[in-house]
Amino acid sequence: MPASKDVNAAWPAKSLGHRDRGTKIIARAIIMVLDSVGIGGAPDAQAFGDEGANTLGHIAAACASGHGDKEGLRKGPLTLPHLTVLGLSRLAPELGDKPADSTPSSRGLYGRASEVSKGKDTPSGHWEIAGVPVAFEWGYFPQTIPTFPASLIRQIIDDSEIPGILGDKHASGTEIIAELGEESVRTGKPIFYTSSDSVLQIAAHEEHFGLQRLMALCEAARRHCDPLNIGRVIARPFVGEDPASFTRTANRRDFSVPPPEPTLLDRAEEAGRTTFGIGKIADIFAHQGISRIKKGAGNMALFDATLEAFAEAQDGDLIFANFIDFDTNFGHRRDVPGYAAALEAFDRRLPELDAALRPGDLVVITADHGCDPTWRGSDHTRERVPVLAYGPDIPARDIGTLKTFADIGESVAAHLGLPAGRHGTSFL
Ligand SMILES: O=P(O)(O)O[C@H]1O[C@H](CO)[C@@H](O)[C@H]1O
Ligand SMILES: [Mn+2]
Ligand SMILES: [Mn+2]
Repeated sequence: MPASKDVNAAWPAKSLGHRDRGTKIIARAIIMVLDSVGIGGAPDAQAFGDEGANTLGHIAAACASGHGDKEGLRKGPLTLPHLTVLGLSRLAPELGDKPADSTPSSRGLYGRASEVSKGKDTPSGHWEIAGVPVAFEWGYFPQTIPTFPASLIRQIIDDSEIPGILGDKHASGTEIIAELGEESVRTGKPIFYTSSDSVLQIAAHEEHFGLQRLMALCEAARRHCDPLNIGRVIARPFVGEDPASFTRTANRRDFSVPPPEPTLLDRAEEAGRTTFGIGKIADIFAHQGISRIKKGAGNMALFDATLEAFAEAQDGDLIFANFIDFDTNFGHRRDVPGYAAALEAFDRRLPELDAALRPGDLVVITADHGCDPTWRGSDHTRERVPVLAYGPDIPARDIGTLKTFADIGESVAAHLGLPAGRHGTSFL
């Protein structure tokens, strides 16, 4: 880890936030979004049909009662020693208060945050974390078959020279490629589907249909979705030759509308800082305010990419990382053992991050919404999210319940010495 020794020597023992780059020393900040790791209790859950949903709590409870076991994968109670010592078990009592095998350098701040944005989708959650809640309503497609307006489909077909579409309904992405993948390959018609999020997803075979062709199709679809206020068009390429072998690839790409106001990332870049987007962060922010992108296929590769960015980051820089597997591979798939194993694998990597921390650094671990694998259906669930904020100079403290995810972005802004934004309040 290339630490800047002169700077370290000058550091006082206390927190170094709120300082002015150029004249004084400021350290780095890293936001890690565990995609969909909600902790229940959203005050407006009922409005979403999600009252009682609790992603982490229900996984912990299932594991404690032997329902999180899977041969060759994992067994027994959910064991997250490093997250526990950072305060997670105080936010999710179902975890129990297990002692840590190895203790991180500090305990840090712990609390929960409610979302004020109207949607329980990924862009809303991430934008609010970055200081910009979504006050407007997204466009959604109805629970009918067909779900997409005929005029929209006609415009996309005219623009992209495809012979037609399949699907045209709400669906789980893995189930719909098993159902319609062969017909899609045979006819050349891509599969269009949606969910309770503001999305138009297009699945097509990476080789038979072609990856570049799918991306061009999604760009056309993006243009035609703009007037309908649809948050994202998502390319869902897959490979394989029959329902049993069809698999989605890491070449997924999200075509998002840009955030409605400058986010924490824009503000950091404007101040001359380097901002690192890890995984799908750049896509979520429509590539705005991102200086460097690092990708990885799966949570472990994303953790590697985060550590790599951390090693490159200078004082005052910001790293924003998304860990997608929790949501895509396990939450939407309603897979409790898989989700539990992914949480345990993430937890095991935290000491590597601790080893890279320098005095003054700030790490925030949080989530963007819930996706309770014990819940009905396959969609996200409206939940509060955990907020664990720690670093070598940050003492343990209960920060209670934050009224908006935007408090996270404002805290990071304050830590990095950036001007305050319009929403949220720093908890530092
Ligand atoms: O079932 P899959 O294709 O994973 O869909 C999920 O992925 C979409 C984007 O994150 C969500 O809207 C959700 O429905
Ligand atoms: Mn998400
Ligand atoms: Mn999702």
